[in-house]
Amino acid sequence: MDSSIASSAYVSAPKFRCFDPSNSSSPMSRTRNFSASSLASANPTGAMRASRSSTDFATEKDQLKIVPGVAGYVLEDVPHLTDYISDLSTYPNPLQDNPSYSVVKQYFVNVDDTVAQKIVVHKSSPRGTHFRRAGPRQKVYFETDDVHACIVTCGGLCPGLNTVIREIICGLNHMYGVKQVLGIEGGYRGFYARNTIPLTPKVVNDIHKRGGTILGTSRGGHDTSKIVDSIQDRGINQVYIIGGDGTQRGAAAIYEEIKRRGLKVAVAGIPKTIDNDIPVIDKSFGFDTAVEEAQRAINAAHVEAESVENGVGVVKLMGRYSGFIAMYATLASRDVDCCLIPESPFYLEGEGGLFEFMERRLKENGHMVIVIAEGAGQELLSESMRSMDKQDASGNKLLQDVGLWISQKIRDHFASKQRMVMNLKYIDPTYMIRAIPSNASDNVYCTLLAHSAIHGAMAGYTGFTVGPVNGRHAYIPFYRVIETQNKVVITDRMWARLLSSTNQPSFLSAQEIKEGKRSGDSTATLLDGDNGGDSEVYTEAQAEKEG
Ligand SMILES: Nc1ncnc2c1ncn2[C@@H]1O[C@H](COP(=O)(O)OP(=O)(O)OP(=O)(O)O)[C@@H](O)[C@H]1O
Ligand SMILES: O=P(O)(O)OC[C@H]1O[C@](O)(CO)[C@@H](O)[C@@H]1O
Ligand SMILES: [Mg+2]
Repeated sequence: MDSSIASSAYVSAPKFRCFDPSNSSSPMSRTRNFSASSLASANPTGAMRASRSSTDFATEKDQLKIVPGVAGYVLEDVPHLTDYISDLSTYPNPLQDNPSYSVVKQYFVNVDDTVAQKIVVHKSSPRGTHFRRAGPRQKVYFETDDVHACIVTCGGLCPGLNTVIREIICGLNHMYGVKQVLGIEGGYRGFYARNTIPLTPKVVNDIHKRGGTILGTSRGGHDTSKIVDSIQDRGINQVYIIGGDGTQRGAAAIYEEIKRRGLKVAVAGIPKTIDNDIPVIDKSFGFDTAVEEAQRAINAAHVEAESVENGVGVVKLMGRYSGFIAMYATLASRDVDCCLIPESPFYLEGEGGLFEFMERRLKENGHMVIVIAEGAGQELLSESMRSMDKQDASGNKLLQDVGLWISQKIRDHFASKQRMVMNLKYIDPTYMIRAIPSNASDNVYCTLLAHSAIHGAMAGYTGFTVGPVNGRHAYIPFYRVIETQNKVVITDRMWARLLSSTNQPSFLSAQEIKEGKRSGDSTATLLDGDNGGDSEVYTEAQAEKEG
């Protein structure tokens, strides 16, 4: 951080309190909209963010709602319908007459409630970025019978998709009395190329016990204008969009177009990805279920490997750009000798390489298990195989099968060493771990996500993604979840724990270790993760949890 910015970050900003437009009695001053250009003057912290990715904000064509407070407090607020529609009526939240909620001491979120993004602080550190806390507001901007909601699921499957769908429908019905909810079939293109299906609590009663999505999903087909035309023509005024990083980018574009047209339509994003590659939120729903399911594949590989001479079990798990599933499945299993992820380059031959490690480990134990994320080693594949450079319908790079490649490379290596027999078993459960229903804890998580999204939309918020930030659900502006991807930080304590549990090589070349020592970033440092990673979101939040 630039020292001049750092010092000015402590400048006491004018006392702003959050304005909660859903509580019209709120005496708070209205939040001021800042364009990216004025951000620098509004608050130094915001200036840093703007300067770091001003192009993103500029292309956002949106005003950022940055509300500075005292001691470096910054609220990165989400849009609200009243930002661009004046004289909107408000209505008492029907929850106050709901017998199930009447027992709750204070069932409405306080107008000042915000959630801190950083919770590891020092006595003089700036309070930093905060997000508006999710939950029911005293006033809502939709009358029950006026709500025409729709739900769409996009991108790859993930355990819990049906649970989120179910809980949006049941939550709208049971908490707000909303009866008109449409399912959009087949992802974004379903808005303009497929029929819709009416959804009721009866129709969705037991879908949470099934994997996949009853609405179907797809990649590609995002046509902002056609989608918003469909929303407008059908009189839809609440859109719940469940999907990963690509979907949330699509949701941001839909929100922008709705705002441009001045439509009273709340757009709520619910983040979904088996890869856990969405930043800011603690983790994606379905991730724990996927890690649990991956244990079965790893266990099978371990049983096969330890039952034969010099057995090697290879398991390929999902993780296109982020290796979280492979990392957590490895840490949970304790039977894995080597975990390879996209974030940590490795090499096969020579000193410190994978083959040298395998020969040593097989001599020591007589068997070993390797877990590899499907996105790992792609650069090595490209060197040895004609790289495809093909993309899927959404523009995501299509991966070459690293599991088959590395299995063949290992077989070839040991075949060249006549004196050492090796028996390799390859297991590829990739799609199995995402097509299953969510487990108990993910089912509860999906319920909270759905309820947070409903409360936000009913209170007139829009253009937001919902999710837990340090364990508390918050409304996060789209630009924060689409500006980067959540990745494993291999200089973090969690990765160091993995290295120390598998005792695998760091795969840093001698030169890199030497340079690391010179820059004080040595293997020893890597192992205890003292130098911390640069992904402030994941490192801070995750390191916090580890203590
Ligand atoms: N930059 C973008 N702008 C608009 N729409 C997008 C963008 N990127 C992706 N989409 C659309 O979002 C939908 C889902 O995107 P994608 O296939 O990348 O999956 P995802 O949402 O990232 O989920 P996952 O990563 O879990 O598979 C697709 O219909 C795609 O057309
Ligand atoms: O669903 P598809 O198109 O086969 O894509 C598979 C990809 O989707 C994901 O499951 C989620 O992005 C990745 O882990 C995986 O690489
Ligand atoms: Mg994605």
